[in-house]
Amino acid sequence: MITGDTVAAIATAPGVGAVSLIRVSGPDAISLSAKALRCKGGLESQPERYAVLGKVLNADGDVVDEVLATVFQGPRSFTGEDVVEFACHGGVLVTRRVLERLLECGARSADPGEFSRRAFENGKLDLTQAEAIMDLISAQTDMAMRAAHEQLQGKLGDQSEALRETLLGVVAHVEAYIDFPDEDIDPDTGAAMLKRVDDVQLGIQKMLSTAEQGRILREGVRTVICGEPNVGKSSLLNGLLGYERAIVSDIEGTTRDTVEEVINVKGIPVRLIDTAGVRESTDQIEQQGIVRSEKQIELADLILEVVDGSKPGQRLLTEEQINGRHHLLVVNKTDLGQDNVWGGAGGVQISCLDENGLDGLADAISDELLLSESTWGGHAMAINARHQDCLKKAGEFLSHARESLVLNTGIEFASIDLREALNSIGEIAGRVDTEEILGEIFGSFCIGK
Ligand SMILES: Nc1nc2c(c(=O)[nH]1)N(C=O)[C@@H](CNc1ccc(C(=O)N[C@@H](CCC(=O)O)C(=O)O)cc1)CN2
Ligand SMILES: Nc1nc2c(ncn2[C@@H]2O[C@H](COP(=O)(O)OP(=O)(O)OP(=O)(O)O)[C@@H](O)[C@H]2O)c(=O)[nH]1
Ligand SMILES: [Mg+2]
Repeated sequence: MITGDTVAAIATAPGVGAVSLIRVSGPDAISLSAKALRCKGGLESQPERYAVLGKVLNADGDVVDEVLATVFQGPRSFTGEDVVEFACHGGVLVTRRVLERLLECGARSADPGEFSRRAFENGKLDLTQAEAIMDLISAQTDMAMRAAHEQLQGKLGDQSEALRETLLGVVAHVEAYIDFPDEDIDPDTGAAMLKRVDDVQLGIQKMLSTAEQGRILREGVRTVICGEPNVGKSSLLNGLLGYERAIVSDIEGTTRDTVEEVINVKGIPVRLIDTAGVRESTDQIEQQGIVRSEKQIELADLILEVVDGSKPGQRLLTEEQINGRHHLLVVNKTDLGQDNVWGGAGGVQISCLDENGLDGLADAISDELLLSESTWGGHAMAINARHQDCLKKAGEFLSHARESLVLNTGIEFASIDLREALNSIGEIAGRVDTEEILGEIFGSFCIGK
């Protein structure tokens, strides 16, 4: 699967910052980079993992840029292959010219994610770690960052591998039992076997229970700001964000399309969704906006229902709509005084005009969702949708297998289901290898003596 060619790419965002980084990885990384670089002693005789100052020259010998170059000899590198890094001046054009020169010298432009992919294929990272790199880059809060770090350290991969190993023992036993009925294999079936299956099932369920947390850390708590027109929904979005993101006006029906932005509430990303005010409307575009609002209300993890507290009015949502959902009533415009209607309504009192009560609202959000360091900080592991999928599949296969084992009629069926469960768990870290099962069977049971 290792393609054998040498790839190069710019690793930093174009045009941002004083220095940009170009990485070259593959068997010819050092020799082709040496063609492009002039430095004391030549690149090929540089000690590994030390930066050397040099000049990238084009084919005519003209200077393209002055750079710092670092050689990482494989397998001691990020990808596990020979790697050369060029730190060049940060300009868009300068950086592109250096890359072009490396391509001229024989490198191929790397595909998206190809460095991480190579690291995976060379056993430097498992799949969960490769995914964690992406999570880390896109993390918007400290809590999300911490979870990504834990995953990058290999915690999730290790846990799934531990489950897989326990299961491997069960598979080995069951298959030995089937394949070698005449051998004297200790029929560890019964209680001990089922206990191991149950332990794995428990482990699977435990990991699955972090899926919701994982989704929230990666995507944010979907929090829809809804209400009638003009109550101050867009003002609330802007107030919580701290800048004028959405258009605010005293014209009813200002917001048409939904506007989404993420804020940080006690380390948890909260995705705020400002929506069009809901009312009877004959305006076609406004109607479309209202349909979107209603859809967002259905999809939300948390509903912020905003009302204008200074005027008599009604709630937008019925008790039935709210039932069982995370919901907060937000009474806005308290600077204008409060109408009697809202006297006993409860809710969080705010004024977007005076920026009053916004901290209290953030606290209320965090209380409503039980978002706190103590409930979240403890177990930073948080699986993603792919892991959840693999684990669910594994759990189902395992339940089937258990049934067959208990009934003691279908040990062959149990064996098939156990293997499927094993593969599904193996998919998490990206290590599925049937050769290993054979090794386990003949290794631990000493068959063939
Ligand atoms: N300049 C630079 N900075 C970077 C990266 C990079 O590729 N280049 N990284 C890219 O994501 C991250 C660091 N990740 C890295 C992970 C492993 C190795 C590495 O050389 N591993 C070797 C040696 C291990 C050791 O010395 O302990 C190995 O695993 O064998 C390098 C970078 C963030 N900063
Ligand atoms: N006095 C006062 N005015 C406010 C407050 N919050 C918002 N407003 C005003 O109320 C009007 C409507 O505000 P928006 O934020 O656009 O209301 P909206 O709910 O997004 O309205 P639509 O998008 O039309 O549904 C604007 O003139 C705001 O300046 C507040 O706390 N006090
Ligand atoms: Mg609005």
